[in-house]
Amino acid sequence: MGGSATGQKIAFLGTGKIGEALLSGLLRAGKAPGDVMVTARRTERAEELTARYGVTAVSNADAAKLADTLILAVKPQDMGALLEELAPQIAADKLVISAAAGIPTAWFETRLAAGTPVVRVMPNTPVLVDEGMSVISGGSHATEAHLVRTEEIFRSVGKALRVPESQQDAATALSGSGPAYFYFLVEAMIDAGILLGLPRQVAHELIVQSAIGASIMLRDSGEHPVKLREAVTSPAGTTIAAIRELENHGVRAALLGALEAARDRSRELATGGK
Ligand SMILES: NC(=O)C1=CN([C@@H]2O[C@H](COP(=O)(O)OP(=O)(O)OC[C@H]3O[C@@H](n4cnc5c(N)ncnc54)[C@H](O)[C@@H]3O)[C@@H](O)[C@H]2O)C=CC1
Ligand SMILES: O=C(O)[C@@H]1CCC=N1
Repeated sequence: MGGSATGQKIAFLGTGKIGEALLSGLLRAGKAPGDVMVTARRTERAEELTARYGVTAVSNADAAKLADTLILAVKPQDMGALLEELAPQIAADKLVISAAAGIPTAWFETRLAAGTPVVRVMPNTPVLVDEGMSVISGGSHATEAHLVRTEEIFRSVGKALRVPESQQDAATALSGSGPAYFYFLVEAMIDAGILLGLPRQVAHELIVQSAIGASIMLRDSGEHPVKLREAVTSPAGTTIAAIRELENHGVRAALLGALEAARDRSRELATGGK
């Protein structure tokens, strides 16, 4: 587990939504708060994180100096400024992990001291409940040991999978952004319940539990989703009436287009651009 990462000191540079989710997961997994540092732009945010988790708030420069592993979790658009401030202070024996969408390891390598190991990771917010999906690719100076160290961190909050870096933009579209699509569907289905006259709380419970049941079946049954859907779809029944509407409205095509757009946006962020 990440918690056992043998007293290694980890710093989060940028502790927003994903940084805090990862931080809380690492602590749940047993990492000592004394081995975790955070940086924040605002003092109030630093104080909030210190009070909530017992971790140490430091400057970016001190994080670079004191931590063995630096997890960069600022927006891609802020990464240029962070690296400009920090790169000269990161010694080449540090492990730099970027959680930013789009930005390739080579982008970091050209800004950091020669030989600095960089690992690119795309996690997702279910790390908050130890069900994260993190996709990992090593840069040109990342060794097997660096990848294992990264896996230890991210496996403590869910699954981790190594992929070639050329697949990172697609992975970002699928699992990085993925939870948002499910929330969007759930939100729309709860609205449908309201349309059908159900109280919101009842609609919420019915849909959320159906989502949980369906997800666990997907994970544990080993069946293809088509098979699972067929088992719900009775001849001349209710489900096929709904599926016809989904097909009529091009929902499948919309999903293909949506994930392609997310992949393309990840590519656009490659230079930390707007
Ligand atoms: N939110 C998500 O589900 C996921 C986000 N990511 C990536 O994680 C990164 C952060 O995303 P979010 O957490 O959603 O954004 P966010 O805006 O919640 O967090 C970014 C944090 O970085 C801080 N920050 C910016 N510049 C800083 C600096 N120079 N020094 C210290 N702190 C600084 C901001 O104040 C903010 O708290 C992005 O690169 C995104 O692509 C990756 C996977 C999933
Ligand atoms: O929306 C974004 O850009 C980030 C990356 C993946 C999930 N959230």
